Amino acid sequence: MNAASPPLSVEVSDVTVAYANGHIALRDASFRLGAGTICALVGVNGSGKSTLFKSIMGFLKPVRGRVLIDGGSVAEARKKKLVAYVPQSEEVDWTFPVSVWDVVMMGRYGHMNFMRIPRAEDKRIVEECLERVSMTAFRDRQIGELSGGQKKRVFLARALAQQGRIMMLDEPFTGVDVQTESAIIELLKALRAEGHIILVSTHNLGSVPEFCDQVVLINRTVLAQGPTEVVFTEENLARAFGGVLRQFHFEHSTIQDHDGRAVKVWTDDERPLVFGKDGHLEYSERQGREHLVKERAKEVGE
Ligand SMILES: Nc1ncnc2c1ncn2[C@@H]1O[C@H](COP(=O)(O)OP(=O)(O)OP(=O)(O)O)[C@@H](O)[C@H]1O
Repeated sequence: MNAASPPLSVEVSDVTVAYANGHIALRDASFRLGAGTICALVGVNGSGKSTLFKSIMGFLKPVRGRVLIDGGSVAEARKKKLVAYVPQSEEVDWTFPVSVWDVVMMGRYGHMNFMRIPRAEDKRIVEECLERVSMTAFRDRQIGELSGGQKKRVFLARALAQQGRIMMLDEPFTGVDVQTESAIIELLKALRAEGHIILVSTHNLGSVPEFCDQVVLINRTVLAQGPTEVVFTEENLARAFGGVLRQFHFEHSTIQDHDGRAVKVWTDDERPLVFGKDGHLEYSERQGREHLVKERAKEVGE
């Protein structure tokens, strides 16, 4: 942690959030995060992840319970520019005619006076943030003319430019390639080392243990929360996903041969690819798989 910075905390206490149509998206949610943490927010579609983000940002006001940031209110934290938010891509109007540079400069608005004239310091920070997400070469490009992964990087740079020490990222890995995912993960790890608190919602369950030290499992309330190794168990994931996850159990794996453990793969991906021994796709669509299973059953005389 940066020795000059005081410790940070985010405390969500018994938070219940209802939308205008009366739908209760989140009930009695509680957890606490301390400085130097990357916490994964994991749950099925519609489990309340974005709702929780918006409550921590103060965009939605809980009907019960409260969010405390550094022991103070969300409004105070926003005044102090403690919190930065990277929304889901779908929530952004990509037809808005602004350049990559302009988007990242928007992250500096909270630090400027009402005239919003960037100072040399603001320009330096924007340059630095573009560099950190490897998007300097695209600085003059219109945001609508970027690929999905590049858009994610730009919004990450905007959040970095805000210099909030609490960062919330809503599904930063959706639609990005493995290389971009790794680059974002490395960046988040560096921010953790600087003492930031990072809350990241993700469906990439496989990468959670790799970079998240804490997990909050959510399904309209907090089902489990704590260190990744304690929370990320089969039992808890089954509770959170209730049969939605696909599971693969490899009886004869190299690991099993080696030390007696079996390998299980759990995935939240829509359609995992399965390759046969010769390296060709076993099936490319669900009906194909059913056909294959029937053929196999015939072969073994079932
Ligand atoms: N503006 C709204 N008005 C009413 N209900 C809403 C509104 N926004 C979201 N909801 C409902 O609240 C619940 C939680 O939605 P939320 O967007 O927080 O889920 P999520 O976990 O982020 O889902 P996803 O993984 O699909 O992004 C859902 O049932 C959703 O339909």
